[in-house]
Amino acid sequence: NIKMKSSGELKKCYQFLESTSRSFATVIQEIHPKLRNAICIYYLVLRGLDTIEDDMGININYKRSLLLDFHTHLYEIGWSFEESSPEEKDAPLLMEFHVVIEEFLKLDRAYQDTISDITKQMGEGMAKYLDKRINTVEDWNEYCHYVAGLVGIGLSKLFYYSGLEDKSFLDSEKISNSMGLYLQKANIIRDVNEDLLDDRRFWPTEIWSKHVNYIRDIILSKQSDKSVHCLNEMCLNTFDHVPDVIEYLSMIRDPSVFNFCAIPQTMAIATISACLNNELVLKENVKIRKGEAIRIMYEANNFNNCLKIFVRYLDTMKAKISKSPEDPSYKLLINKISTLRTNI
Ligand SMILES: CC(C)(C)CN1C(=O)[C@@H](CC(=O)N[C@@H](CC(=O)O)C(=O)O)O[C@H](c2cccc3ccccc23)c2cc(Cl)ccc21
Repeated sequence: NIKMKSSGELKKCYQFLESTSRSFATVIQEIHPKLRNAICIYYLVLRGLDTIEDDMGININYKRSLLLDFHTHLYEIGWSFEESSPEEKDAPLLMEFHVVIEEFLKLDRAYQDTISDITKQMGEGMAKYLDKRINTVEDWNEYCHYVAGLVGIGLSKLFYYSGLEDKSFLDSEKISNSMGLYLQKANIIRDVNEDLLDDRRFWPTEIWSKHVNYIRDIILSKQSDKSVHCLNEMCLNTFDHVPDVIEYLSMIRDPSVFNFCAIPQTMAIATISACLNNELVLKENVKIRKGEAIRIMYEANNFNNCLKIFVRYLDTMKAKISKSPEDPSYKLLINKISTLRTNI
């Protein structure tokens, strides 16, 4: 039979995309046809790798080899992984991963090489951190580079190879990396309660040890002011990435690529703003309200509107921290926010 353009496997891939993240799946499906399938497959490959890294039910030595070899399975027609823990949300994706491989092997060679190279490097980084603690802020930046910064570096290559964005994206590793770090750090700050309950530690010792004696104190200690001071210092760290994020967004020419990149970044600053100085973060998963997320998705469709969104949340954060002059990071936060506000 004639291979239909959108084969059964491709439809299956978009169904998996829908089940992994509803709102973001829509944004991916609106990407320019030259890039859409590559980004969809890239997203699913990364989800597959992330599902293995997250699975606490897999023996650590077996997990290490799975992470290191994952990029080779992209070229193994028929390969799937049926040993995920049942509670892993995306276990079904790995059970039918052969569908992703089928479509991966149909992508342009430049897309395939980019996706498999990033997957290889990410697997190596994840394997390294299986038995390494995130002690220093440098470790934190390195870990986030492996799990999120590399994603951005890969995306910049895909954008260039598509012909939709220019060569400058190939020489923009630092700001591409910052795009990933900003998203990942926002997630790590927001998810601290559920991560610690799962015994996952992503907050660097270098920061929390200034405020509490044990990392669990962050969510358990009665002295919530110390935990909030720690939370605020974590938020302060993310501000270093904002200039790179703004610069990266200013370079994008294709409208669908812009939306794909701008929506997660604006969601991230909204998340950080919701977390700053908010002791609820230490007790539950603080999410931005549905209405606010919809407003951001609606507004973040051009560069000037994105700047307005960044300015709005910087002002909100300045107002929030102004109520806590006793916080050790108070001066640094006020100065950092004012500097960013002036330069935007
Ligand atoms: C870890 C992560 C931040 C890289 C995950 N990541 C993202 O967070 C998604 C957004 C997402 O998945 N949102 C989900 C949130 C959720 O599931 O919690 C939603 O439902 O809205 O966006 C990123 C992403 C999008 C656009 C540009 C990027 C540049 C650098 C790095 C990542 C970039 C992403 C792009 C690709 Cl191709 C793959 C993964 C990601």
